[in-house]
Amino acid sequence: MFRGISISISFSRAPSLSSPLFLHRQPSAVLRRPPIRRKSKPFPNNSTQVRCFSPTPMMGDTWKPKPTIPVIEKATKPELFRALESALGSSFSSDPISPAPNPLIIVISGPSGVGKDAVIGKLRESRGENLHFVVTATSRPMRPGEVHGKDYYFVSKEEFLDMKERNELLEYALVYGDYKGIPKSQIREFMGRGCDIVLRVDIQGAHTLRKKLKDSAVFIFLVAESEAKLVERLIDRKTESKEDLLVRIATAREEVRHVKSFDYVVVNADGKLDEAVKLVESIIDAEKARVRRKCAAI
Ligand SMILES: Nc1ncnc2c1ncn2[C@@H]1O[C@H](COP(=O)(O)OP(=O)(O)OP(=O)(O)O)[C@@H](O)[C@H]1O
Repeated sequence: MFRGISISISFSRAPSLSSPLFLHRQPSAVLRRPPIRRKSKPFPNNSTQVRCFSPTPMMGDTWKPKPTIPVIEKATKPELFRALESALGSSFSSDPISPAPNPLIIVISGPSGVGKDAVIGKLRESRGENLHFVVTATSRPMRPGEVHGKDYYFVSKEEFLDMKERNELLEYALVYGDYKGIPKSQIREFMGRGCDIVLRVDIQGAHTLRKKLKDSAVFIFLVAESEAKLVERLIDRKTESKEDLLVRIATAREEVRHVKSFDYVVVNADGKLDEAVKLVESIIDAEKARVRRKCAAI
């Protein structure tokens, strides 16, 4: 008797279709329900079978006739919709089944010359305002074509060290004799607006960020298809002195060994920038669709 009662109660509170329990609860309840033995007043149609499939309450005196579902071919969509609601005992919710994903922090790193700026530039074009590229502060001189506040915040060494003292940087490093650092304020501001955040850091920076952010950010490592292609790219860029070139290439050799600390590796092959960008976009989309979502606090 008690088993019968508990089953009928769970039926009377019919889950909405959006409930993940819906598909599992109903059939198992139907299968497990014991035969009903009643001493008095049988149901109007005298059929325990029908009552098993009815979502209306089984206890009490308020027997309601079972709602009928119209013939699909003859009913309009709204008619069917309402009949299904009535049969299940609750209206269908238009609330999103899955809440909006949290803003994501995407850390993009890789050896010098691999194409970090090129990939991020395209990503910004395609994602628009939904993605904020955190402009790094740097004490290195501006290269031809670079814009202050867009590519970097170009500051003096003294200004940079002041920012560091005031704890305004999420991460900073001395790279090839110049300071580079990520201002915290920008991340907080844009995450607050619901934007995904892209951080562009060297391997040293990625290592520090991994320690700070752990698994709350996505770490992507960009590589060229080969060492030779990376060297060609750096030569073609014509922005480094021969001494600088040597240091960057020697460092790149060492850096590719750190790929294991990243979540994803993306090959930015010669002439295939768009493919690399597409893969990065897929990674972002997949990460945002995860059931156990990342939630970074800065
Ligand atoms: N897929 C690609 N095919 C050909 N050239 C590319 C590709 N990706 C980037 N480049 C070119 O390679 C050069 C290096 O790219 P970029 O400056 O973006 O590298 P980076 O990783 O940001 O370097 P750094 O860390 O030294 O600033 C640039 O001249 C860029 O236009």
